[in-house]
Amino acid sequence: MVLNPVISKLAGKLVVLASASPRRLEILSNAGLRFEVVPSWFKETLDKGLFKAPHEYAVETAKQKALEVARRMPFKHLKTPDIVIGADTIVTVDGMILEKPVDKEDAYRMLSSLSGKEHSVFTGVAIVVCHEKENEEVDYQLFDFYEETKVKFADLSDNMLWEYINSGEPMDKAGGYGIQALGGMLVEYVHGDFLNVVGFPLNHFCKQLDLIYNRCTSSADQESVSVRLSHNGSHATTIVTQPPPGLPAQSSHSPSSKNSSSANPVHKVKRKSSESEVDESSWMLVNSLSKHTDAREAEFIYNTTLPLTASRGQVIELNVTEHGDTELKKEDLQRIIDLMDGFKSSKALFTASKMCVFDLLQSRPGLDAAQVAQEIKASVKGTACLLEACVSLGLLKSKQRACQKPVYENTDLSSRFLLSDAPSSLRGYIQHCNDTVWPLFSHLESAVREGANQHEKAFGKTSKDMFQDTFYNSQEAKLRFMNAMHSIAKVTGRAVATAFDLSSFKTACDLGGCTGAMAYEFTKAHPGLSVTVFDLPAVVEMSEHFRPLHTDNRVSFVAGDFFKDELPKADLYILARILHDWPDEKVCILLSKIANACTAGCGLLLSEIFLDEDRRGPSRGLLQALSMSEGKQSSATEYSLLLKTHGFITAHVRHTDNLLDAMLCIKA
Ligand SMILES: Cc1cn([C@@H]2O[C@H](COP(=O)(O)OP(=O)(O)OP(=O)(O)O)[C@@H](O)[C@H]2O)c(=O)[nH]c1=O
Repeated sequence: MVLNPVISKLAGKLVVLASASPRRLEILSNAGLRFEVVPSWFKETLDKGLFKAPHEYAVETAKQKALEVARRMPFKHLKTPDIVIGADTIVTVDGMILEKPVDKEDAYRMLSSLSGKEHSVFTGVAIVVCHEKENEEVDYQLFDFYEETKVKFADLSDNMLWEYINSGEPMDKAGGYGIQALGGMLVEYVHGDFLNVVGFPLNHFCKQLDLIYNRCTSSADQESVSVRLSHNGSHATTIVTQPPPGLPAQSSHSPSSKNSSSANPVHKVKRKSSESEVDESSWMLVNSLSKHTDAREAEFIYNTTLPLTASRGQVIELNVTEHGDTELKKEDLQRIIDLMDGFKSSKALFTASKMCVFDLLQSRPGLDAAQVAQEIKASVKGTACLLEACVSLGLLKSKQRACQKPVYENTDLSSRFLLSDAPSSLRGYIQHCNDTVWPLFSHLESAVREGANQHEKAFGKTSKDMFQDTFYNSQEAKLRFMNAMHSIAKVTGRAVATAFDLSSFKTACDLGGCTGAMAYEFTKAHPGLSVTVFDLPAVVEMSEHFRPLHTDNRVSFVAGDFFKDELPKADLYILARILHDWPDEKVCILLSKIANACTAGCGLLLSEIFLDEDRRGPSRGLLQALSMSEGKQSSATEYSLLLKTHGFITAHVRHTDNLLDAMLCIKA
C-alpha cells in the first residue's frame, strides 16, 4: 500500500487521544500530530473468556475507551471532538492475556511466564470520527484495527527478574515490561512493528487514516491494502451499540429477547443538559442517556467502516517543484491512465471469458497462442494480443523457454473466479456485464442527458420489453440472466449469510432468491434454519438447472410474484440485491407486504451495496447507478430510514468487504 500524507489531513481538527499512556502521547506527538489528551474512564473489565481471539478483546477495549471519551466530551468538556483515538495493548502467551500487573508478585508471575519464550503483543486501536449535526446530535463512525508483534525473551534468572521488577518499570505496562527502556535488556528479538509493542502501531494507524481520509485508489493499492490489513486484523465491523461481552444488555429497547445482540438500538445521542449525570462505564453511559432520550430521538449510528476497495481518486494533486513548476505525480498520472483504460481491461476480460480461454487453459495449461487460437476458433494474431493483455492484467501467466513461443496458463485469480465450474465462478455475471451492462454503458451520455435507462437504444426494446424478453420469451436469455444472479449470489452468499447471528430465526424466505444459491449459503451457515426461495414461476421452474448435487432439504422453492401474491410465512425475510432495482412505489408495495407478513420480532435482512453516508463511494455502487435502472442506490442510513417507515428497526449494519453489505432489521 502506498502511504499518502495523513497527519496533515488532521490539521485544524480537534483530535483527542483517549489514553493516559505517556508512550502513546509521545509516539503521536513525535509523528507531528496535534491533539488533546482526555484519558478514558472505561474500566478494562471485559470478560476475556467471551472473546474468540485475544486481539478481539484488545480491539473491543480500545473501542470502549474511545467511545466513552467521544460520548463524554460534549457533556463534560462542552465540545465535540472531530476524532477520538483509543488503544489497548495486551501481551499473550500460552493462551493467557497479560495486562498491567496489579503488584510485584503479579509482575513476577507475568515475566517468568515470558522468560525464554516468544510471545505476541497486540494493540487494538479504535478511531471514532464524530459528526456534530445542526440539532446538536452527534453521529459516530468507528474504525478499528489491531497489530500483532512477536517478541522473544531471553532465559531470565530470578535475580534478573526481581532486579527488573524492583526498578518499578513493569507496573504500568502490559505484560509487566517496557521494551523501550530497561525491559529492552530482556528481549532477544522483535518481529513486527516495535512501536506496536511500546503501545501504538503508528504505521498501521497512518494506513488506516489514509483509508479514511485519502481513500487509496490504484488497484495495486487496493489489493495490498486488503491483504495487509485483513492479515493484521483491520476493519472489524462490530456494531458499536452492542454491549461488549461482559456488559449487560439493555432490555427496554430489545425488539426480540431471543436475539440479545440486537437489543440496544441507541446510537445517535442528543445532547441535553439533564444528561450530564452519567455513569463512568461507557455502556452505562448509553443506558443512562437513553433513559433521558425520547424514544423517537433515539436512533442509530452505523458502523460505517469504509470499504477497503475505495473509489478511484477524483483529485489530482500537483507537486510544485523547486522551480515553482507544477508536475504531475507519477501515481496520479497512472490513476488517470487506469481510468481511461478501464473499459479496455473490462472488455478484454469479458472477451477472454466468453471465448472460454480460461476454461481451455485450465484443462490444457501450457498452450501457445496458435494452439489457443485453433481451439477458440480465432485468428492467431488476435488471440496472441488477447493472451498478452490478459497476462498484463494478472489473469494469465506466460512462460517462455529460449527460442520458443510463450505458453500460457491461468493465474490463481482466474482459476478462482473465471472458470465455468469454479465454486466462486463469476463467469455468469461477467457474461451479463458483457451482454447487458456494456451496451447500456455505451449509451451513457444519452442516459445522463435523459436521466433514463437506454434499453431501447441498446437493445431496440424498452426496459419492460427487455424484462419480458429476459423472463418469458427466450429460454436462453432467461438462463443467462439467472446464471449471472447465481454467480453473484454464490460469491457473496457466504459473507451475507454469516454477517449476523441468526440463531434465533428458524424459517427464512429469500424473496427473489432466483436459483437458491443464497438460500443454500444460509442453510449451510445456520444449521437450524430452513429457507423458502420465493420467485416468479418461470424462475422457479428453471432453478432446477442450478440445484446442487446434494440438495439440502432445508431449501424449498415457492413460485409467485412478490408484488402481487401472498408471501410465504417466515421469521426472517431476505431481500438481497432486490430493492436497488425498483422504483420507490414498487419498493413501498414490497416492504408493506413484508411488514404485513411479519409479527413483532421477525427479521428483515437487507443486502445491497451501501453507499457511504457522504455518497463518495464505493464506486461500485455509484457506477451501478449509472446504468439507470428504475431504482436507486442508497446508503445504510437511507435504507434504515426507509425500513423504519415500514416498522422495522435496524439492529445491525455490516460492511462485509465482499460485493454486498448487509443490514439486519427487526419488526418492532
Ligand atoms: C509491552 C509494553 C507495554 N507498554 C505500555 O503498556 C500499557 C498498556 O496498557 P493499556 O491498558 O493499553 O494502556 P494504559 O497505559 O492503561 O493507558 P490507557 O490508554 O489510558 O488505558 C501502555 O501504556 C503501553 O504504552 C510499554 O510502555 N512498553 C511495552 O513494551
